[in-house]
Amino acid sequence: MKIAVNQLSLKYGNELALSEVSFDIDSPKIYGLLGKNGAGKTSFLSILASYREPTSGSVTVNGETPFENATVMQQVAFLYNKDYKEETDNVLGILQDTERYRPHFDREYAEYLVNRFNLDVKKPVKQFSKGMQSALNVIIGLASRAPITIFDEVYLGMDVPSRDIFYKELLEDQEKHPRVIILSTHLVSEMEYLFDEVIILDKGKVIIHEEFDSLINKGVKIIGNGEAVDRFVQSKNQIHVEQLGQTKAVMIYGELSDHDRMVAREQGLELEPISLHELFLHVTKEGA
Ligand SMILES: Nc1ncnc2c1ncn2[C@@H]1O[C@H](COP(=O)(O)OP(=O)(O)OP(=O)(O)O)[C@@H](O)[C@H]1O
Repeated sequence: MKIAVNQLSLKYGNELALSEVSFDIDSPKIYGLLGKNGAGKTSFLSILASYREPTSGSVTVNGETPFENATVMQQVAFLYNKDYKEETDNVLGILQDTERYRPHFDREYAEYLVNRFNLDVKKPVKQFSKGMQSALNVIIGLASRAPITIFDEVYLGMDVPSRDIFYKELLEDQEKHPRVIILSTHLVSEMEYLFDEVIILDKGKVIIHEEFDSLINKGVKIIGNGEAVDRFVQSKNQIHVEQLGQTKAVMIYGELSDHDRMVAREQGLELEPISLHELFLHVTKEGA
């Protein structure tokens, strides 16, 4: 399954939501798609899921353009914070409908998940709470086993135990049936352990696309005497500075060589890892 994004732009009227975005996704992994409100995440995902056409540039799935393309639509499951307030059907009816257009749908697994989330199978879905409706979206997404599965802030309203079930089931099922899973989320700290790769969108552009492990290794906090810290970071990509009296802490983003690490030790500087949450916060802040 190969998703190729090439110089993709999307405008709503005069507003540029995506600006010449290019990247590839070509492995069955879990991708964390991060970005502040309005960064362009849903805009991108709706093009990938055949809902919208780009203004310029392209997205292709195995070489095919998604828009109004039945082959691609069958391969891409897009789960979002759907409103079921008009839905008179119950869970069983909805799962039966889903089974009709999802060739890899696993009925038994869906029923297992319905039990896991403790959903009432007879109640009309419009009477479900927000969190229960979100659990239903999770069930549809996981049990469809689509080669490309997108969860766009699908956890809304789900309580902590339900979100925990979602994450555990996602990891277990991905292990058995690897596919491309894209998780668009604001719960960076809570969900980071799920990500194999991270894509950060900011103001319609991809500012980071890296494997989770290498991304985390690139973010480092340098702490120590102000002057020594300044000397050490002067040629580095600084993303945040904190001054506490004589002590300074500077977050940098970029590879540190063994030589850099040796110099830091000699200067009495402390090197601390930074979390994805911190990294995300500082690379996307205004003026970064
Ligand atoms: N239907 C629309 N009509 C006009 N502008 C839109 C529309 N949908 C999105 N936009 C604009 O496009 C930009 C990107 O929005 P998008 O929904 O893709 O961001 P997002 O990263 O998914 O945000 P959030 O995290 O808040 O869901 C925003 O400036 C938004 O106001």
